[in-house]
Amino acid sequence: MPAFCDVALPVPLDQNFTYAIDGVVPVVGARVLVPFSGQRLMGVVIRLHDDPLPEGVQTKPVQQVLDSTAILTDELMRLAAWIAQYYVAPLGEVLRGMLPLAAEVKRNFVYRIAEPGRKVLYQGAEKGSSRRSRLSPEDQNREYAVLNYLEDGTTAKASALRAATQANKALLDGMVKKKWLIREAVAEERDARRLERVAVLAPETRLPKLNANQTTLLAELAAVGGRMKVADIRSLGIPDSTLGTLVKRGLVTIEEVPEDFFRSSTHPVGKKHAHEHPLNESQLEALSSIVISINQKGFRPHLLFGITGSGKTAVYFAAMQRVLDQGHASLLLVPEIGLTPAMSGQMYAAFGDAVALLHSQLTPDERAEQWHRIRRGEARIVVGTRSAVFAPIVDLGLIIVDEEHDSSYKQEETPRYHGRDVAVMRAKFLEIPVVLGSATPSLESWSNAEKGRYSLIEMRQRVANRPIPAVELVDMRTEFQQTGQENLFSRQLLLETQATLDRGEQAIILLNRRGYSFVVMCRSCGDKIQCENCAISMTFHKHLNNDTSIAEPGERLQCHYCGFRRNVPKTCPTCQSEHLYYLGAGSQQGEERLQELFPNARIGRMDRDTVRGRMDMERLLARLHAGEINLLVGTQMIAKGHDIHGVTLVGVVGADFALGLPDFRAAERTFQLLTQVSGRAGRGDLPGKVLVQTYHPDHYAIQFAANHDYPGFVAKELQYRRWMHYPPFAVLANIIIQSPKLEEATAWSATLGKWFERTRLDKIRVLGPAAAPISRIKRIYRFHFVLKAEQRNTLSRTLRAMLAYADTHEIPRRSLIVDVDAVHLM
Ligand SMILES: Nc1ncnc2c1ncn2[C@@H]1O[C@H](COP(=O)(O)OP(=O)(O)OP(=O)(O)O)[C@@H](O)[C@H]1O
Ligand SMILES: [Zn+2]
Repeated sequence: MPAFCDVALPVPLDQNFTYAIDGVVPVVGARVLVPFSGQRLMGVVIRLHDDPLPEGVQTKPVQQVLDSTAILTDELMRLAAWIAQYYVAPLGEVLRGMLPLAAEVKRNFVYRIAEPGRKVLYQGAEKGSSRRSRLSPEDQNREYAVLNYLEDGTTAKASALRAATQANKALLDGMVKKKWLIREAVAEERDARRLERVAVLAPETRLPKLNANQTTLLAELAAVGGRMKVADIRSLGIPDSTLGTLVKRGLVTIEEVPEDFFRSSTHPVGKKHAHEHPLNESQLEALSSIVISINQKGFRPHLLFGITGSGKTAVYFAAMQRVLDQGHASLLLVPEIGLTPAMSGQMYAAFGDAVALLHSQLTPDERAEQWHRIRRGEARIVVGTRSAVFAPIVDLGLIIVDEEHDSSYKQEETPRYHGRDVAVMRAKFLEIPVVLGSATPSLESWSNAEKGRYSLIEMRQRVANRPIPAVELVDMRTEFQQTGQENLFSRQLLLETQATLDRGEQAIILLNRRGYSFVVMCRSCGDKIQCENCAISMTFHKHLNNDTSIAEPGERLQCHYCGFRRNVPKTCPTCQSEHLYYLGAGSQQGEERLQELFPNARIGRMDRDTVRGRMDMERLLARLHAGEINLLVGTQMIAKGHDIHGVTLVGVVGADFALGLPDFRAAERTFQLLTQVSGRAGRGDLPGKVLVQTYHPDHYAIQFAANHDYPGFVAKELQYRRWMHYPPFAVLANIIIQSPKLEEATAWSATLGKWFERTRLDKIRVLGPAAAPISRIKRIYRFHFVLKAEQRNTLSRTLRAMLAYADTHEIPRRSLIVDVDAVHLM
C-alpha cells in the first residue's frame, strides 16, 4: 500500500500537495477531500508513491476518497496537463474547471453546543427565562430549544435545527456570535442527481404520548405505506417542527433519494430546420472533405471559411450524423450566445435524445446531471459553450467549433484557456478530425490554413443563390458639414429605414454600447464621472416609462466593469458645476430616438440590459421571427448568427470607436463585427442592404468589410502583424500585476521590470511595465507587461522563470495574472 498521494488542488500555486493515505487507497484520477490551510478542499489524485518526505515535513491524511475509479479519463488528464503547461496555470485549477461537479460536494455548516451555551442552558433551567435579552420571549425559547437539542454534544445542520426548533439562520448566527454555539464547515458528498427528502415511518414498537399534529402525521404516513416526500408533508399543512420532533424521537427517519429524472420533452419548433433542406453543391463539397477525414481517421484540422448565410450549420449537422451512423460521438462548440433555443430546437429535432446541452445557465446540479449522462455514453451529440470542450465524451469522433473567431471562447479567468485551441489539441490527442467554422476566421486560424496546417474548405456562396448584401458607407464628416448638426442617425439611414418599414420588411441597427450615454462629462472642469472602483467612465442608464423591454433597470449611472451604481448627480462631483453633459449614444438612447423618429415602428432592443437569460433571448427572437418587431436596435449581440429572414436593412451606427482602442486586434474586431452584422441582411427571399456610418471611411478594416473582401483584409492585416511582431507571427503573453495598494503594484512592476532587463532575454520582446489600459478595476490597481516571443517554448520558459523570481521576491502568485495568447489586452 503506497503511503502517500500527490493531489492537485484548486489553489493559485504551481505545485501539487502530498497527503498521507489513511485507510482507503485512492486511484490516480480520483477526487479526494483533503485539509488545506484550515479548509477542506476537493482535489484530484495525480500520483501514488512512497517517496520519503523531506526532513521535518509532515503530511496530513486524506480525509475522504470520493471516487472509486478515475473521474477523468487518461485523455482528459493529458489534456489538463497540456493546459497547465501551455497556459502556465496550476493543474488543480485546470482540473477544477474541467469537473463541473462542485455540486456533488456541497459545503455545509453544522452547529455544535459550546461551553458558554451549556452554561446558559443549565442556568436558564434553574432560573427560568428571566435573563435580560433583546430577543422576544419566543426567540428566547427557541434559543433554549436549540441548546437543548444540541445538549448531548452532537452536531446538526441549520435545516435540522429549524425543523426541530423553528430557530432561523439569523437566530443561530446570533448564538454563534454570543459563543453559545460553534459553527463548523463540513463537506459532504452527494449523488449527482437531484435528491429528494423522504420521511420514512420507523418500524414501531411502542407509541409514546403524541400531540394532535404528530398523530396526524404518523397516521398519514402509515396510510401511504410508510413513506412520503417531505415536500408533500408540508403541503398537508403539518408544521416542519412536528416532523422534526418525530425524527428526534426516533419515530420517523429521513432519507435522501434521487429525484425522478426529469427533462422537458417539448422543444421549440420554429421554421424549417437546416437539416431539412437538401444540401447544395458547395455544402456537399464541404461535407465530403470532412467525411473523408472522418473515414480516414487521424488528426485532421479543417478551417471551414463560409460566408454569412452560406449554410454552415447544415454541414455540421450532416457531418455529426455521419459520425453518429458510425457509432461515434460528436462535440459542437458554440459561442456563449450561439446556443439559442432555435439551435437547441434544431438539435433535438435532428438527434432527439442523443443530445446533451451544456451552457452557462445550467444550475450546478443540472450541469452535473448532463456530465454524468455524457460520461455514461448516453449522449452522443454534445453541444455546448466554451467549457463543454472538457465534456467526458465516450468515443468522441469529431469536434466542431462554430464561429471559431468568437472571443467568448477565451476564458478570462484562470485557467485562461482558449476553447478553440483546446478543442484542436483534444482532437490531436484523440487523433480525430476537427472543424473550425466561421465567416470571419481569426487571423491565427487563417494563417494556420495558409501554412497548410489546417486544410481550408471554402463556401463562397449564400444558400439558394441569395446575393450578399450591398454595403454602402455613409461619411459622417460630410453629413456634419451638410447638416451642420451632430446627428446620431444620418439622413440616408433614416430614409432607408422608413422605406424598409413601409415595405413591410425589417431593419436592424447596431449601436455597440449599452445604456443611454456612455460618458458623463462636466463642461466646466472637463472631468468625466468615473466609477469609484474602476478607472472607467460610468454609463448613464435612463429610466424609460414607455419601455416594453424585458428587464429595465431604473435611472442611474453604472460601471460596466464592477457593476457599481450611483444616482445621477445634479452637479459635477468635482467642481459642483451644473453643466453636466451626456456624450456617446448607447443602445438605450438609440431605441428612444428611433421611437420618436418612427412612432409607428414596432421597436425591440437587444443588449445585456434586455437579454439577461436564454429565455429573454428566446422571446426577443420569437417576436422578430413573427414580425412582431420590425425595427431592432442593439449591441454586437444582434450581429451573432441570427437568421431572421425578414431583415433587409442593417444600419451600423458607431462601430468606429473600437478602431481607436489600444489593442492590436482592434482592426480585426471591427472587420469581424461589420462583416457579421452585415451578414444579418438579406437572408430570406429579398436581398439585403447595409449602411455603415463612419468617421473613418478610408480605414482598411471598413473598406474591406464594405467590399466583403475577407482575403484582402487578412492579407493587409497579416502584413501589419508581421511588422509589429504580433500574433500570429509571434506568441504573446500579457502579464498583469495587481494590488489594491498602488505602491505595491508599482513596486512589484519595477522589480519584475528590472529582472526582465537584467536577464536580457534572447528572442523575446518585453513591453512595459506600463499602467494597464484600464488602470484600476474593482479597486485593484493594474500594471502590465506584454511579452512577445518567436518561439512558444522560449515564452513558456521565461514566464516560469519570472514566476519563480516573483516567488523569491515575495510577490504573491495571485497578484500576477499570466495570460498566454491574450485576446484582450485591456
Ligand atoms: N441547402 C440549403 N438550401 C436552402 N436553404 C438552406 C440550405 N442550407 C441551409 N439553409 C438555410 O440557410 C440559412 C442560413 O444557414 P446558416 O444559419 O447555417 O448560415 P451560416 O453559414 O451559419 O451563416 P452565419 O455565419 O451568418 O451564421 C438557414 O435559414 C438555413 O435553414
Ligand atoms: Zn467599476
